[in-house]
Order: sequence, then structure tokens, then C-alpha cells
Amino acid sequence: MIEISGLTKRYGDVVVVDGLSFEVRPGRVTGFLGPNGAGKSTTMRILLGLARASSGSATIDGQLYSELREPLRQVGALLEATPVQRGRTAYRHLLALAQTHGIAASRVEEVLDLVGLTSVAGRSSAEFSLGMRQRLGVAAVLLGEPSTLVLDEPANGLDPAGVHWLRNLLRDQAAEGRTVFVSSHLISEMALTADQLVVVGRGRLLADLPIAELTSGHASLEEAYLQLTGDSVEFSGGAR
Ligand SMILES: Nc1ncnc2c1ncn2[C@@H]1O[C@H](COP(=O)(O)OP(=O)(O)OP(=O)(O)O)[C@@H](O)[C@H]1O
Repeated sequence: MIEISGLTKRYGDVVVVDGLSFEVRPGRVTGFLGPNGAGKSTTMRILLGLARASSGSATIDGQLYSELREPLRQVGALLEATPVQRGRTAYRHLLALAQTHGIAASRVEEVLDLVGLTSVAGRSSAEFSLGMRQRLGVAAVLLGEPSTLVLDEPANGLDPAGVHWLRNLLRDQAAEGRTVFVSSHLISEMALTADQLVVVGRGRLLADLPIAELTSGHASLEEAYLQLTGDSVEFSGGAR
């Protein structure tokens, strides 16, 4: 379980996460939504020990990321632009990760198969398309069979078949009892993937509800979301 408690992050005088509290429970997919700049990535980066909270806490199974004894086995994380060592093949990249975390080499082939990259496993990841890099990132997430998955915009760059594949994968992972926390801007996709939605705006919690409750009384989840976040949008174009 993920617990975000009174989390605040300031950069100088600017508060980008503002007293955020919510829980992400196992056994379901929780979507993390909010306008550009709402603080989603910052929250995930703090959760993964990549940024420091100004106050409050973000824990995984009751521990800070830095306290986890076997991080790759406990948490699988995919952040935007997860770096892959240049020039390494997909197989070598995953094998290096497995070897440094006490994971059997046979698991590398399993995850390559799970993400559909077996046929290009010997190719340098520097030649990969955006969608292929995302799949490789997901392979790394799954490598240690972690009980918690944290994914920032995982559908980024995936083609429609890839989005469909990712949806089923996340739902399967949740059905197996894992905690799945995923940020996305694709509202219609989240409607199909997530069970629960946490919506933030300007660093604050706007909603933490099952999809059906959030959508209730609205024509669609998109309409419910736009109404909820209408006052929190910082960057908007002219046309509506
Ligand atoms: N290292 C940093 N220094 C200063 N400001 C930062 C830093 N990282 C993020 N911010 C600011 O924090 C705010 C929240 O950014 P964040 O990336 O968390 O939002 P987001 O909800 O993930 O947005 P998006 O949907 O556009 O990815 C933004 O205003 C951003 O400019």
C-alpha cells in the first residue's frame, strides 16, 4: 500500500504539492490525474526517493523508499524518460539490472516476452522507438515481480495495440493483488483501466473516488474531470 500523508513540496516560494494525503490500495488500479503542472510527477518522484518532501511523507508498505531493503523486488517504477544506458541491447540492459538485484537471468527472458520485445532483445536500445523504450521500461518494472507498481504516463508513445496491451497488463497485475499507481492524461483510457481515481490540481487533492462515483451525474468521465479541475488549470489554449 502507498500512503501519502500531508505531503508538501516547495521549490523556493512556490508550493507545487500542497498538503496532499491519500492512500493507494492493493488489488486495484489507481489512476493519478490532474492538469499539467498539478504535481503528479513531483509526488511520484518523492515517493521513489528522487526528490525530498518539504514536509509530510510518502511511504510504500509503511517505509520510505530509501528504507526498502530490496527496492526492485518491492517497487517497480517507470518515470518519464527513464534512462537506458546508451548502446546496450535490451537484453543486456535487463540482465545488468537483474544481476545487480539478485534476480535470476531466466526472468529477463520472461519479462521480454511479457512486453513483446523478444524479437528485438538483441538490438541496441538506442535504436528503439518511443513505444519500444516504454515497453523496455515496463519490462524493468516487472523484473523483480514487485508488489507495488508506480508508473508515470506509461502509455506515452504506445500505439493503440500497445495501449490495449498495457491496460490488460495493469489490470492483471492488480488482479494478482499488486498495488498499481499510474498517472495519465488519457481520461478515456483511464476510464477503462482504473478502478479508483485520485485527482489533483495545483498540488491539492480534488477527488479520491471509484470511477463510477466520480462519473455519476455526468455524461462522461471526461466531463466530470473537466468540471472538477476547471479552476485548477494553469495552462489553457484559446479554443474550447
Ligand atoms: N526541480 C524543479 N524545480 C522547480 N520547479 C519544479 C521542479 N520540478 C517540478 N517543478 C514545478 O512543479 C510543478 C509541478 O510539476 P509536476 O511535473 O509535478 O507536474 P505534473 O502534474 O506531473 O505535470 P504534467 O502533467 O505536465 O507532467 C510545476 O509547476 C513544475 O514547474
